[in-house]
Amino acid sequence: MVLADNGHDVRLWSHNPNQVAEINEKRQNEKYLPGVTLPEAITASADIEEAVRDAAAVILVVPAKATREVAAKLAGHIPAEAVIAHATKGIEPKTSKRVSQMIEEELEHVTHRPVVVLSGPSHAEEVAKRQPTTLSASSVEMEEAKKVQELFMNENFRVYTITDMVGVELGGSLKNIIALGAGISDGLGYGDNAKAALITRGLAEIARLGTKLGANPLTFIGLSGMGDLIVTCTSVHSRNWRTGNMLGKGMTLDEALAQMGMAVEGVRTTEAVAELADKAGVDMPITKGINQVLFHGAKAKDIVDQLMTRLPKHEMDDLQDVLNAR
Ligand SMILES: NC(=O)c1ccc[n+]([C@@H]2O[C@H](COP(=O)([O-])OP(=O)(O)OC[C@H]3O[C@@H](n4cnc5c(N)ncnc54)[C@H](O)[C@@H]3O)[C@@H](O)[C@H]2O)c1
Ligand SMILES: O=P(O)(O)OC[C@H](O)CO
Repeated sequence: MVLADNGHDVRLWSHNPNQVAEINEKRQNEKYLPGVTLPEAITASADIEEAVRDAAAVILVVPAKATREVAAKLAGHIPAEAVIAHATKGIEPKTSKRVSQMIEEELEHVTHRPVVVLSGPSHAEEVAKRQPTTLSASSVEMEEAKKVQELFMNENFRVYTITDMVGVELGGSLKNIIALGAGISDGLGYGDNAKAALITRGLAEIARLGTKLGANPLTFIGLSGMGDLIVTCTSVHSRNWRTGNMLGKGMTLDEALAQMGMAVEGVRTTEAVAELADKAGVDMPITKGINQVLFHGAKAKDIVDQLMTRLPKHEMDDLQDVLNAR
């Protein structure tokens, strides 16, 4: 919708022919954006080759677990000059790859163009109402990030550029783990103090892992770090917060995911990051605790008790580690 508002012709590809028909015939996408009328400049197709033919930019926004499959389908059809961007948030379990790395691997025989990530506090429900939203466009090549900035920028949608791709992708992905935790905390009946603690100490562990993996610590106080962490931990739109909330109220993970019926990226990311923290030797007690709740039958209340009764620490120990890692 933002691209259509900016005067671009937008072709959506979907693997679901019913969704394609609904978008083209009714200008609606009822399951995902109920009540929103899509601009005429948006057309949908179930044929990926037709969708990307002669495209100036190709933007992947499928759930992280479908990224490789869809990028592989794109290979061979992407125009050589097309800007390649994504807005997906997740880390691949086992490989610990970021989304841009998965896309680059799947397209390596076709193009070596650097991928751009568009990330930040941006729930689609509010973007569709044209409410003020700010994001970061990041690529290792500033020129590529600027192209995405120029495509998307308008009076409702402000895009900043940044070249710390590692920090932007990790911040956008790891905040979903903490949002699950914020939802669990609210579901257990804990208050704002607990949520503020989760957000702040969650950011400390995101920054600790991120800097170990090469990110700039400052990125984590930017839009794709603190900004997205705030929106996902506090918004009723957040699928991660809502799923955590159902868990805190006693539902099983399978029940909560069935009720959501949409991508809840934090679940798979928690598993991936708990593994990655061990590999990287980084202390991530909140992530590990949420992993125990999601996959190992731990009771959320017991995990909170464990987190609260760890040995006393100096608050700035973590920040010093982050700075030392630079
Ligand atoms: N919804 C938001 O506000 C928002 C904002 C920023 C980033 N994101 C990120 O965008 C990504 C997608 O989220 P979403 O909200 O659109 O999820 P969603 O579950 O609402 O929609 C996902 C879409 O991908 C399609 N899909 C699923 N598996 C597929 C496959 N194997 N092949 C092709 N298509 C497939 C689904 O049919 C659906 O149309 C996630 O990584 C999410 O974190 C979402
Ligand atoms: O609804 P969530 O929890 O998947 O969050 C969506 C976006 O990442 C918010 O920026």
